[in-house]
Amino acid sequence: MSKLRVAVIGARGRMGSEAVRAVEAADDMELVAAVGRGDSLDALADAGTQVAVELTHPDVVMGNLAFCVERGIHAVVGTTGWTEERLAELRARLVDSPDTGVLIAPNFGIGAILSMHFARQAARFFESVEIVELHHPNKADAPSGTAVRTAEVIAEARRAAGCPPQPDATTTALEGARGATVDGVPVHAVRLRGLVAHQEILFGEEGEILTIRHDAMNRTSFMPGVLLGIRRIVERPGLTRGLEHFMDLDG
Ligand SMILES: NC(=O)C1=CN([C@@H]2O[C@H](COP(=O)(O)OP(=O)(O)OC[C@H]3O[C@@H](n4cnc5c(N)ncnc54)[C@H](O)[C@@H]3O)[C@@H](O)[C@H]2O)C=CC1
Ligand SMILES: O=C(O)C1=N[C@H](C(=O)O)C[C@H](O)C1
Repeated sequence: MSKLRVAVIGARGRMGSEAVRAVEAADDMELVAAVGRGDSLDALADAGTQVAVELTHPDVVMGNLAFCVERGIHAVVGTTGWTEERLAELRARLVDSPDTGVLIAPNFGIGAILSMHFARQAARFFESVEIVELHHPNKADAPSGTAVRTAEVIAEARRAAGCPPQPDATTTALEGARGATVDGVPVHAVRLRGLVAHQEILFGEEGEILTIRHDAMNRTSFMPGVLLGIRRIVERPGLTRGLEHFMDLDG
């Protein structure tokens, strides 16, 4: 069987360099291009890339994906900064390239995906919910893409169950003290030397608290998810949001 021809964009970064190693070590893949800032993306097309792994920065991800989608190169995207407007723009691009697949994965960690799945299940049973995400201080964005997606998933589940907005009697606070609000869910971002990527989802009800916590201790932990995304995106045209679509979570 021929090997999947994979390129990494952002190949010299923290995640990109791990992805380069993971692809090189995978028996069913061949790393055909590894591009960094300042390199031309033409290297991807010249090398006959089938799947590009995009791990760069929210400011450049849209341009990189436009290049890939126009050329029918599937993409597995870990880069954050996704908004409804950006997703709509990408969907519109994919209409003109109907055989191409793009996976947007807010988090490649299997445990992180499970924690979001559990949060979706728990959401309707608790009056209060808040998210605390904790990351290394070199992270470009806040809040994390995972925290934003987790808040959205929780809010969707609560709306579907007819839950009212959670009460918050605060009438006076120093700006920022209650964090940012994503879809009605307060999100707090900690940036601390020594951390990698961590998240706590706190659910509260009278007399009991449920905490769902995930810790990524290193970036190698994201690589099984990256490889799964590469293997599966070639057979899934269009936009896929979340690696959970390639996992049997209820099996
Ligand atoms: N989905 C997930 O599981 C994960 C996602 N991330 C996200 O991935 C992104 C990258 O994170 P890190 O690797 O920690 O950042 P980083 O800053 O270590 O790496 C980004 C790399 O992209 C390069 N770059 C910038 N512009 C470029 C361009 N136009 N073309 C090619 N390369 C370019 C930079 O020079 C740098 O080497 C962030 O958005 C981060 O939040 C990070 C960890 C896990
Ligand atoms: O920048 C990071 O490090 C991470 N980014 C992603 C995010 O913003 O959610 C995934 C993970 O949290 C690590």
